[in-house]
Amino acid sequence: MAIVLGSNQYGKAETRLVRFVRDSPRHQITDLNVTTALRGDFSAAYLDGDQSAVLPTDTQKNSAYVWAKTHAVDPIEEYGLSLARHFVEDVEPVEAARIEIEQFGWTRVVAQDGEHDHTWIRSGQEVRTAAVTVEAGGEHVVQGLKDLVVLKSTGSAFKDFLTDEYTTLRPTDDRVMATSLVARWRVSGDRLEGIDWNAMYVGVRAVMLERFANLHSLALQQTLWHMGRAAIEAYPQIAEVRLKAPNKHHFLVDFSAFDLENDGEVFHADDRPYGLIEATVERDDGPPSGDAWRFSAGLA
Ligand SMILES: O=c1[nH]c(=O)c2[nH]c(=O)[nH]c2[nH]1
Repeated sequence: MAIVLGSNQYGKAETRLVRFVRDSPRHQITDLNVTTALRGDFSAAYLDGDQSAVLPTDTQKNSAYVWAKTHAVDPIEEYGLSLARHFVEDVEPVEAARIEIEQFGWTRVVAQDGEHDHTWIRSGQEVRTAAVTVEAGGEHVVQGLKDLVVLKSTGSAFKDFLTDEYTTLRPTDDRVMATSLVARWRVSGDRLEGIDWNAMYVGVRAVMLERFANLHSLALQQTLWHMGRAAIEAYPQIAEVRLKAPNKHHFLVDFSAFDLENDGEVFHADDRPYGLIEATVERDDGPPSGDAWRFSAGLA
């Protein structure tokens, strides 16, 4: 029996980086949480404590800051690709690099004379995400969002399900459906260039929300399938979509003790336990995923 070092990577997790563009009185803000991870043969550091191939995580953090000064940070996918290519192309022992980014939204304060030039309000809780992998086999961008809380007050049923002696759930033709969506979609290629990432983000988000709203849902499972499908139909560059949807249950309050009807008007919003519905929707002719889904600390 031998004990061997298995898969490993190392980097700087969650560098909080806020970039302003101040070349006119109307400033721009990009608010990011950036995680870097380097992959390659770093076994000497683990096995012998030999740091000669180890570019410090502190240097990785500095590189993230310098790239934010010298390169555009918007769109985040281009920033991530550029930083990842730098690590792979310029730092000898690095065979692959992973950059994970969360982007927090800000909207301008509106005063009497319109949108303010340099004051914003944090917008919602939805977070845009990107996970960039540059490796020998090619490049991958997993674009996505998380914490997108959506709810519909009708247009959702759950009935005709399998039952056994432990089933107490009552079938329903009309229920509240709500979730806090995590959606990630993968684009892969030899070198990812010429893609309008901001347009893709806005477009995928829009088609998914349209499906959530307008599909008469027989289950959250069915809704996820249609959301994933719609994204790939709209953007053929997308090889696969991974969706994760906690079912944020809304239970109808029982008013029978008070001789009152409850026609889908008053609910108890429960936070746990919750059903967790997950799905991957993919093209059957898409490029392979390589290490696109090998997460680091930032987005796990
Ligand atoms: O959309 C749903 N899918 C399920 O699998 C499920 N199970 C459950 O109890 N409620 C629901 N709702």
